[in-house]
Amino acid sequence: MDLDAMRAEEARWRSATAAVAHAKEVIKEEVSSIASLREESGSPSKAAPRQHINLAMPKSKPTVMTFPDLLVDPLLTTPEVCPWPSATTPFSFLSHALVSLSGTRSRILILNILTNTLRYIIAHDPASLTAAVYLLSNSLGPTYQPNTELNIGGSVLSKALLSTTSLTQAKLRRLYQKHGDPGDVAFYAKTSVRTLIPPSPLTVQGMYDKLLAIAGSKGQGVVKRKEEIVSGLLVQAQGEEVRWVYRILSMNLRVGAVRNTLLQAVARAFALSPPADLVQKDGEEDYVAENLRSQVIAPPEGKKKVPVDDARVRATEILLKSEGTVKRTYAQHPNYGHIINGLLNGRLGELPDKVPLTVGVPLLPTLGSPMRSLEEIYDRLSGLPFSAEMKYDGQRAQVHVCVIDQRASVRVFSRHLEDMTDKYPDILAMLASILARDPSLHSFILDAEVVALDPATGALKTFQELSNRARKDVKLEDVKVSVGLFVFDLLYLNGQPLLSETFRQRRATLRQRLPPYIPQDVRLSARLEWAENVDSEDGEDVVLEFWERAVAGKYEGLMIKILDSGEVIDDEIGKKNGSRRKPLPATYEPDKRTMAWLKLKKDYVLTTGDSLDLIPIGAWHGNGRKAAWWSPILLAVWDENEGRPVALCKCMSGFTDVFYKKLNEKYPDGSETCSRTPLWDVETGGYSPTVYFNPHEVWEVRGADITVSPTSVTAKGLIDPSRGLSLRFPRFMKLREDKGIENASTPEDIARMYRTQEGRVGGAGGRVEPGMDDGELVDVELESEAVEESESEEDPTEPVLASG
Ligand SMILES: Nc1ncnc2c1ncn2[C@@H]1O[C@H](COP(=O)(O)OP(=O)(O)OP(=O)(O)O)[C@@H](O)[C@H]1O
Repeated sequence: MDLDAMRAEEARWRSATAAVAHAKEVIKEEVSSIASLREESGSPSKAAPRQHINLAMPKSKPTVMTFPDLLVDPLLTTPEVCPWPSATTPFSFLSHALVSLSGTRSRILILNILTNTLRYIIAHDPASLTAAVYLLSNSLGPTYQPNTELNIGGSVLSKALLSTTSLTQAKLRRLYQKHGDPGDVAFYAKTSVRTLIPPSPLTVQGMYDKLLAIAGSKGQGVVKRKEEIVSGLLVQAQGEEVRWVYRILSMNLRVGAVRNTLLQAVARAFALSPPADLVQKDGEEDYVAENLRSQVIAPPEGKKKVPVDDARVRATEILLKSEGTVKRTYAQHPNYGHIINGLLNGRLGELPDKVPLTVGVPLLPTLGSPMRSLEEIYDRLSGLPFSAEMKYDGQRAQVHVCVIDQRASVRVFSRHLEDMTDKYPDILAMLASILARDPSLHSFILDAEVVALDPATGALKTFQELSNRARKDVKLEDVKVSVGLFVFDLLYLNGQPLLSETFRQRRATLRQRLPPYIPQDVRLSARLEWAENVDSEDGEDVVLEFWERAVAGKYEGLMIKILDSGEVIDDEIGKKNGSRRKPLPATYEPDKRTMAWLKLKKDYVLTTGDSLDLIPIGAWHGNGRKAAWWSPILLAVWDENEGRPVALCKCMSGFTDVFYKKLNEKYPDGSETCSRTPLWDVETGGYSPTVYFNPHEVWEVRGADITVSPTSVTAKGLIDPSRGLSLRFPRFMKLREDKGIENASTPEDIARMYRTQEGRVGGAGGRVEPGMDDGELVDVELESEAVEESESEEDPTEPVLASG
């Protein structure tokens, strides 16, 4: 060994010795601290209790962090005076929050835990708040931003685990067999590892930054790089942290922190724990101020329970108002980072102005309510002026355009807010021509449908044609499927948001400022047209002929939109006695399925069933010819309250062989997308599939009718107190690439369909009407192969009940 090598060896030895000494110190402190906690709690023989925060707790830095109980009512806690271990939030705090979340399904407790968690971070380390929110939401950033997908396969995770634990493949396999859940496997794998030199503690921000680094890794050697980062994280993570690090890496958090709850928690956290400098006198109405909270905390003498007194009512009012503000802001600007920045740097009430509708940030779209007949539409709109528009059968596109220094920046976003600008160079070419035609256009946001067109005649083509178009990095000269942009709304123009204007006003501006554009050659530039429409000013029946054209043409049906704000009959009771009316705004309502937009699809009227958007969550092995494939498939709705998919029905109809093969590739048995144990948070009710799928896609499905079912628990309690609803004769129509699982149909949708159907069949109790069997459903050609017809029968194992 030469001198340098000896010195290096000595230095390594010294630092290892120092680390061991340090570790001993820490353990000593830990032991004495636990002992003193036991003494304080008066129970020396028991384990240290969880440390509840009380208002009198001194502000000091403890050597050992015992994390607070996060389940308590946020009105009764004051995280600001809690001791905190370091300037940067340790990941162990987040994993403590995740453990608490995973221990409950109660929405109230989940909201409490999230609110409290965020409050501690606001109070002690606001710089880590955005990272914490993204980690809790199990995402890295808004979908429209690039590099927010981890894209790490199971093999990278397994390799990293093997390299950090020195387990053998066989041992790892045995752990998988025993525990199933990857997080649990990682946890138990890591328990066997002893480290002499303690690694630097993992922080919330550190974890998030590493995930961003993984998502941003591209090019040669990317797998190796990702593996190294994952290994690094696994080395840093200690104890319980390992489980959550691994679950986050496998994008499988399962803790019920769904978007709405998280937004509620963000709102409540800031209303209860505003950044210190923001609560000035004039801003107090936005916050649950200290004096109000102490009134809640200190119940009147002699009473044990906290009474529902004025202070609590007032505090709740403030919390609800703040939730409304944050949700409204998110709907028009869905970016947690921007919202948190706005809340840290301005009053809560000012948030919508601080984080406004912005060109380049897609807003959540307005959605339409399904109707079954023109009569129902006339009933609903009760004489209000409306416009009937063709419902184009293409892909929704939100087009953002901004010109700065004579350079146009354009983004085209999908319904699911993904950036699909690369897919449509012909739309970019068209916009360039439009901007050249009218230099007074500086910025605008359009809501529109992209539809495939015949390049020679401009005639509409079907959705299937559009889906043949390449997805990414399409070059203008390679465009094979020509398109038109059929614009139906203008949301922003030259620096001014138009959301609060009525549809009549927005449409007038659209037509005045953006006339149609028909290029010479639709292969080199898309065309722009306004959605074709007829108006009814006084409820007169002008729609029938238009509807017949929609039926005959390549449209999906009609969209009926009220032109001016007004009042409509509220519900079934109102329909009967004509008295229940409620206001209906004609403003653009981001993220709402509004009654101001009614959709009438051909399918609803011409066939027996509504179409539903369902999530495949499991499957059984096929029989006979299908023995090598998954069939039937278990489909689920998205239950917003539970924050997870809930099984609705088995589907075995409408699939082609090509589709089955692809399904096998997408969901290979024993992989990170398909497992024999329920690794993903799904409610299967009475169904017991052979395998569970990682719920991540949405299928459009049509069925005959909705029945009360003893097997399904979807919408249990909404129609029948003890039984759920199921869909009979489900038939696969197409993949909804534009929808994420949280956009799937909900239990409320199913219950609504059931009620509508009950009205239609005169209370026939969900039984199939004569002649309304699968045979009447319209076929969709998939991958130019005929759809299999033989399996349209109902699953024989599925009992059908008449409604009770
Ligand atoms: N003229 C139009 N006005 C509004 N939306 C239209 C129009 N033409 C086509 N569409 C499409 O129809 C959809 C309206 O239905 P809805 O708002 O319920 O969205 P959805 O859940 O995607 O519905 P669907 O499954 O019926 O496409 C829009 O998302 C849009 O893609």
